[in-house]
Amino acid sequence: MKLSTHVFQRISDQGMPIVSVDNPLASLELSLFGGHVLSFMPKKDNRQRLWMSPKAVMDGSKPIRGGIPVCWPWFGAASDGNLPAHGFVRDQMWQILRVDDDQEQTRIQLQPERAYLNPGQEHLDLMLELLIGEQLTLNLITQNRQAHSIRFGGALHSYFRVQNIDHAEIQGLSGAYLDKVQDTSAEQTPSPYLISSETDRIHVNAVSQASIIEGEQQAVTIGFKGHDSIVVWNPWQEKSAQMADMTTDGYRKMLCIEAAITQGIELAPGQSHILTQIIS
Ligand SMILES: O=P(O)(O)OC[C@H]1O[C@H](O)[C@H](O)[C@@H](O)[C@@H]1O
Repeated sequence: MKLSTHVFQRISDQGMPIVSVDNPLASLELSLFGGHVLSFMPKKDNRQRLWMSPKAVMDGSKPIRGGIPVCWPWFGAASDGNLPAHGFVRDQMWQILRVDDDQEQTRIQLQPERAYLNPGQEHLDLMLELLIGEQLTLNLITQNRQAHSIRFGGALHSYFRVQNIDHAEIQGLSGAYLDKVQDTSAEQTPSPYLISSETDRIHVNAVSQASIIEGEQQAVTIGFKGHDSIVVWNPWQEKSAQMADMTTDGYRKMLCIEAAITQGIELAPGQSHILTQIIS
């Protein structure tokens, strides 16, 4: 089904609606399950920026491992242990609100079927806007139309593709981070920043740009806005082997760098907030 000049929607072999964008500047795939970007390739270099696990479950029975999961209205484990980690929009269906193309980019706006802070509470307005051109901009927009303040968190949990994790260096991060592998102890960002073991870090110095460098090549540059932290995650060998949707050596080809709200943001009535990630 054609949604615009450059945008088509199809049903995958596993019954999931997939939206494909192919415009003069880039191609992208989006699963409406999770409002989840699966791939992004700018045409200036035809290099895939995102990593997708070969064992990702794509039938809608669990969140997809790879691409850009949307975590909302919290990041990480829920305070109520009965609720899922990373909130409940990455495993529900989203609907397209609007699609349009212009010379510079294709714009897609979508919303989850249900958005609330906790089951049983009032519905909130959440929208994901994708601007697909030479770079990919994701705007996750939370709007508070309630008469009272709300507090929420979340993340754009991007999995970036690397050639070889041993040679991938993160540039642009600095200052302290909380190490989730070591009881959230506060540590200093290393320089050079290389990954050689299980890594799960909340960088509280919320800089506005970071890059992954591989040799001479800038593998990806990521811009951030509206975040309070940047999360860096690689499960490494042992943890990957325990995860049903990772291959044993999958960790060697990926690195998550996430625009995150880990401390929580308070939104007064009538206010809205935009969490932005720009991938180039
Ligand atoms: O397995 P998931 O629920 O998708 O979470 C994957 C990872 O996400 C984030 O990066 C967290 O900091 C990690 O602690 C978590 O393991």
